[in-house]
Amino acid sequence: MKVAVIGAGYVGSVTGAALADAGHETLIVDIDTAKTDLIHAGRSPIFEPGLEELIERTVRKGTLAASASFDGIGEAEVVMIAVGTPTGPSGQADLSYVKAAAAAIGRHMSRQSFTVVVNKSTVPVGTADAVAAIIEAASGLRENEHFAVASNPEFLREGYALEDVYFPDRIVVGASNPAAKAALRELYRPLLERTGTRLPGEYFETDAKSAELIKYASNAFLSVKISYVNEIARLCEALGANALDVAKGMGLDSRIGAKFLQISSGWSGSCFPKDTAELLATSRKYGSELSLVSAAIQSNEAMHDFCLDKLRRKLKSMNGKRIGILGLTFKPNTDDARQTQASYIVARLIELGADVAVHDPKGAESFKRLNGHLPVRYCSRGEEVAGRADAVVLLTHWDEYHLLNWEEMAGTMRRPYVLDTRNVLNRERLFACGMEYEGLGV
Ligand SMILES: NC(=O)c1ccc[n+]([C@@H]2O[C@H](COP(=O)([O-])OP(=O)(O)OC[C@H]3O[C@@H](n4cnc5c(N)ncnc54)[C@H](O)[C@@H]3O)[C@@H](O)[C@H]2O)c1
Ligand SMILES: O=c1ccn([C@@H]2O[C@H](COP(=O)(O)OP(=O)(O)O[C@H]3O[C@H](CO)[C@@H](O)[C@H](O)[C@H]3O)[C@@H](O)[C@H]2O)c(=O)[nH]1
Repeated sequence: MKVAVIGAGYVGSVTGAALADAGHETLIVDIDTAKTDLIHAGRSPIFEPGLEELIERTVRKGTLAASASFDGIGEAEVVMIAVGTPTGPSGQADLSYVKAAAAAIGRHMSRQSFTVVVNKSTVPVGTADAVAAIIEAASGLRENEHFAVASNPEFLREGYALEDVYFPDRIVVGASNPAAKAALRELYRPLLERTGTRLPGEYFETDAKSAELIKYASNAFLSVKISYVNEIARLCEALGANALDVAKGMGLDSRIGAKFLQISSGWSGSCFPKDTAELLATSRKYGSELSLVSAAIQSNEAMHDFCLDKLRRKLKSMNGKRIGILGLTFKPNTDDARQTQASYIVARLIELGADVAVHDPKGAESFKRLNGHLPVRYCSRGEEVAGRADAVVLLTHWDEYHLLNWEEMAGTMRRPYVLDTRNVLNRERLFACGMEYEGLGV
């Protein structure tokens, strides 16, 4: 099939490359020429394990192309929208990028053949209808006669994006138009055949509104789950119980499941904060407030503060203290530092008078771009954040932090103390290096 993907970000570049790998003739369009130039040269515009190899291979094979122009989308049978939907001023999603993309699609869409436009971006309920109206206005064409709009939310996790796209738990398609349903089945057929996924089962068809809500309801559910286990961790500290054992014991029940019970300084990143805010704002707008989601958001903010309080209790005052931060991204294996907990924690430390040094294997550039106003020292080696520090705080559990020279770090610190907000470091090894160690909930 001929496919166009609008947006070359974390979702668009992965989706485009995977569809090209499945044999579809795929064109990725982005207004950011730096990204399309990289793809054109067989390089990845983002850091995502395995993506650069996939882009290189599919560009060489000739199934993947990229352009900053919408001209090429006229030939596409399926056009996917994968642009950003950040948080707007009221908490609701800012749909300006989606609307601009829809208008551009309308101006360039084929007038001869039927086009299926697919919302892959995370968008509020009703957006498929809004996109159809914009396309009609921009093209003069009629929905269901010349084109149809479907919802096909994306569930990939950064850092595991290729695994999630090749072996998805589910593919959700929201469409009422039979031609749109048929086109999406055909689009996913090669991927499903390759992975052995059978229809219907994991390939779930519903109406567009329900599909749009499945995405938000899923992200909010996972946020609630993490907030809950983080609250249990706080209670464990008060009671003297071991939160790691409590979480493990809970997760052994298959109805609860072990996934998303990892204690942390709070969930963050480019999806959960904006998607919980949007769902909450929508629920309030419709007089059906999701109080659990509201509580999870508040609880998550309290979790960031719980980590800061722990540090303050240890160091008495933060004023004049040197703090080393390990990890600026919201999780390992990504360079994405959007809405990361590190930006809140680092900003608060600076407000409290601390001097902060930071390190991240992949996310320092993205963090600097988004938090350029924060006066922090960027270190190229993880060990450097410990120089004359009163504490080192591990925020992101990059594998390579296990391999740091903790002995050297303990030797250079003013107070050899580590706060491990992911409970991943080997405490015996750190004790042996002369390091005082604290985790969360243990
Ligand atoms: N990042 C994730 O892990 C993830 C996972 C699932 C769903 N989503 C959702 O997918 C959507 C995209 O997220 P992302 O993280 O890939 O965003 P992103 O910011 O990484 O990428 C969006 C891209 O769209 C481009 N763009 C903006 N307006 C455009 C236009 N009019 N025409 C062409 N290109 C345009 C931008 O230049 C940018 O490169 C969001 O709705 C997000 O919630 C994201
Ligand atoms: O047990 C856990 C699991 C996750 N997190 C944190 O939660 C946040 C989100 O993690 P994760 O869900 O792995 O990352 P994302 O890449 O943001 O993926 C989520 O958001 C995407 C965008 O909508 C969806 O597509 C995915 O299905 C959904 O998992 C990160 O800060 C994690 O560190 C925890 O604190 N404890």
